[in-house]
Amino acid sequence: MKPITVEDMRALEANSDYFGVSYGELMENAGRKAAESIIALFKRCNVLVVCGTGNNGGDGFVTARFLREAGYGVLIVLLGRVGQVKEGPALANIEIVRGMGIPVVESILPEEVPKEAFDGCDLIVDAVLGTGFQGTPREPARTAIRYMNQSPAPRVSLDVPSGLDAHTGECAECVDADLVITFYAPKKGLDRYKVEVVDIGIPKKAFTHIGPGSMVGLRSRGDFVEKGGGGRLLIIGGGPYTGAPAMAAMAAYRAGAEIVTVAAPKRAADIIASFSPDLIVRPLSDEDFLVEKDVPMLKELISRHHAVVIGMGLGREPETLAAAGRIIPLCERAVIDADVLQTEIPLSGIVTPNVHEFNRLSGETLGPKDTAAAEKVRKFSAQNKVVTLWKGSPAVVSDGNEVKINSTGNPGMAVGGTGDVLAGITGAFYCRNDAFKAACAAAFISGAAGDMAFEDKGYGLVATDVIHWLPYAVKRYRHA
Ligand SMILES: NC(=O)C1=CN([C@@H]2O[C@H](COP(=O)(O)OP(=O)(O)OC[C@H]3O[C@@H](n4cnc5c(N)ncnc54)[C@H](O)[C@@H]3O)[C@@H](O)[C@H]2O)[C@@H](O)CC1
Ligand SMILES: [K+]
Repeated sequence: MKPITVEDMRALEANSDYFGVSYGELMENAGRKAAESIIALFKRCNVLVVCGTGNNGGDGFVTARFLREAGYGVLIVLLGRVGQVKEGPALANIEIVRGMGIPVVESILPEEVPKEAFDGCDLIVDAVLGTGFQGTPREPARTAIRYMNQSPAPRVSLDVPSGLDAHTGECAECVDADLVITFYAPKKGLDRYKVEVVDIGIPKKAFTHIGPGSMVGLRSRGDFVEKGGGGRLLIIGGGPYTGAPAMAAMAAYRAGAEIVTVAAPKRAADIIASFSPDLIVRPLSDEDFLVEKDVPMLKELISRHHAVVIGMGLGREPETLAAAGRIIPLCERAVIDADVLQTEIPLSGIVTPNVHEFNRLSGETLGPKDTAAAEKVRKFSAQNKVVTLWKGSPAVVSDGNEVKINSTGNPGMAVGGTGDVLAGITGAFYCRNDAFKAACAAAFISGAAGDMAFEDKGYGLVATDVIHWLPYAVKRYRHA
């Protein structure tokens, strides 16, 4: 079984919580399953449960509860004070454990770790460090790991042997576990151990639908120190229309892009620049729409940005489409939207068609709520080697292999401009993330902002309201 990354695990847990199986229930399931496995393997005896102050420790408290209820003698060594235990289910569980009368020995300093408890027990449950650990263990965890390894008692580690860095699979000093009971799927580095994988009840929807897990590990402004590190996005749009590229640009900023440049035909550029002082606008030639002679200047601009969004407001003049056809292959990362989603245009990167545009491109006849959409969108993405963000209700994202259905958004968003907003967000995320991740996160956060706008303004919401709510949605879910 292929190991799951720490980030993917965190994403699944965030989705699980969002779709109805809470973090607390996952921990309850993890601890109960671990206790059941232990009970099946070891007859009643005296168990030392060594716990950290994070959620791995929380799993340990739950395991301790079930072992105690099954008649085992249980002592908990907590590497820290009760007041340091992570808020949420871990803290709730240590309170329950104490209420049950299970003794808890608090150790902050290495010399406070009671060696005799390690040497005198029949079984050790290691719940010190899990997937939240990185690097090398600090005290008192280090001493506890040594004592566990020096003890004659068998060692059962929860999720990973403490000290194993599940991000890298490396281990400088870690518990020499006789058995690892790992949750949902094996983590990196467990191939050296005897492992039992237990199910913790993550609901099916956490896999099939896009939830806040899409925001886990998303890289954007705030993750980089250097100027422009948060993402430089170029928007090529405007001509017959001016609002659409401006909206995409503002949305990109609000989603976390650091620098957004709008390149538009001269007349449109002047109008776009007047919308907001936040916008950087680069005028193209004097023509009223994008033309082929704009390509050299755009080529230079493209080379100075991480990603490009092209399409909104460009119109469908044959010369514009011919220029777009030359521009797209110059982009390493393109989000192709709106007017340029035409069969003669070479597709790459991410395409963001609405239902009508998708049908035009693919020859399909999907309706906006079509249940066949997932498979059709997957097939189209595989054939064209693109990531497709299909703007039906619900939205569907596929890279030709995986397909995910979005869980946010509302009928109030069926208003002009929300597509431009979504394309801008997608571009912002694409600057620093892979195409599928960017498209999933964009679909989710655009819908989440739209849901906040809908709560505020109901069917009176307009696309700029979605932009207004974007930073709040990003803030709420970014570290989901
Ligand atoms: N998030 C969830 O919903 C679930 C998490 N689960 C458990 O939670 C674990 C992850 O929990 P957390 O993210 O809270 O992290 P962990 O509990 O794995 O680790 C965090 C703790 O380790 C300490 N720590 C970090 N680096 C250290 C170092 N170098 N030296 C010494 N101590 C260090 C931190 O101070 C913190 O107390 C998983 O491995 C799993 O066991 C399970 O309960 C299932 C559900
Ligand atoms: K552990």
